[in-house]
Amino acid sequence: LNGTAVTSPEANDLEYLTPVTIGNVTFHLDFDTGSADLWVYSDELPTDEQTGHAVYATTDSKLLPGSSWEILYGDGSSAGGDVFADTVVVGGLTATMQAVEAAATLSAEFERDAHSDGLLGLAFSTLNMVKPQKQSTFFDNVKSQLDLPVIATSLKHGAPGTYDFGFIDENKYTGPLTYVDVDSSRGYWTFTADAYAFGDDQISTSLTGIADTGTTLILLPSDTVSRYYANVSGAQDSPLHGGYVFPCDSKLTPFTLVVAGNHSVTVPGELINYAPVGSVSNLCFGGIQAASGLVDINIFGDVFLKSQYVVFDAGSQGGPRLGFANQ
Ligand SMILES: Cc1cc(CN)n(C)n1
Repeated sequence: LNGTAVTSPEANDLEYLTPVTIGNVTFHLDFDTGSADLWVYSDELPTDEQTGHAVYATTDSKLLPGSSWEILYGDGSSAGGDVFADTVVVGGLTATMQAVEAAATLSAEFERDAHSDGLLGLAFSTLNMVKPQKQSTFFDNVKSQLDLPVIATSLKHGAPGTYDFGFIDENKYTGPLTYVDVDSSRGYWTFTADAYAFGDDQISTSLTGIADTGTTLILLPSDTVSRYYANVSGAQDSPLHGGYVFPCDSKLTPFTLVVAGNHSVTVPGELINYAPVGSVSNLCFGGIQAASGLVDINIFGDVFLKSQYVVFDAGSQGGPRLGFANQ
């Protein structure tokens, strides 16, 4: 059995939400290939933090005795609580004994997020934050039902896309799929590009980072980012706006990763014009920004992933790998 779930972007493609049924309640979760915990807003939160969200009814649920979780994300947001076992359905696929992590505390970023009802982690289960015993991700729990141990993402700019589980949909991409090996030793979908380019300017330095559907932007070393925006007239690193901004009518340089020898994976400049900074100015915020202190790895987030059909292959032909094709 395979499955497909439709994922929809919030405003400015800030995050993509996908319906997940837990028990008999449907949650809209942020699928995150950069973490490995499935957590939901719950009745253990202060009531005001539950408002407007689907809420997990812990009093009707099967507790995992003695288990708890606490997670800190690269953007400084955090959450924690206790753990239950429940039936989780995504795109027609069912995991009967899925660890569902009920949130009892949320950081301000989540308290402010009016749309997401939690996260569904799709990184490797070694990254799961449940103690005393790590729990398996939804993907690991349904893997044996799938034709192939793969997740394929088709995230789009300002339009619904899909998560395919167990199969690769040839109708969703053009040209060849180019595969690159993944180093899963830190629990992420980590890969290395042999070189990269800003437009025609190729830089023969390798770039290692993670494919992360839960991060909005592309996050790179600050000197690399500064070099990118040197090509964009009027661009400036603005402390007021928290990163590089430029006139919204700027023509942005494409960003290319060179992988698997000589295959180019290119993000068109249009996708790097992330969003206007706000009503009065004609300034736009860049889709490539510097990684913050908390993040010690480059992150190829949604701005990057939106240009590709991406196959997260956990080992259909040996080790884990990522496949990229234009969409
Ligand atoms: C909530 C959340 C998830 C992620 C990506 N893994 N970030 C940066 N923040």
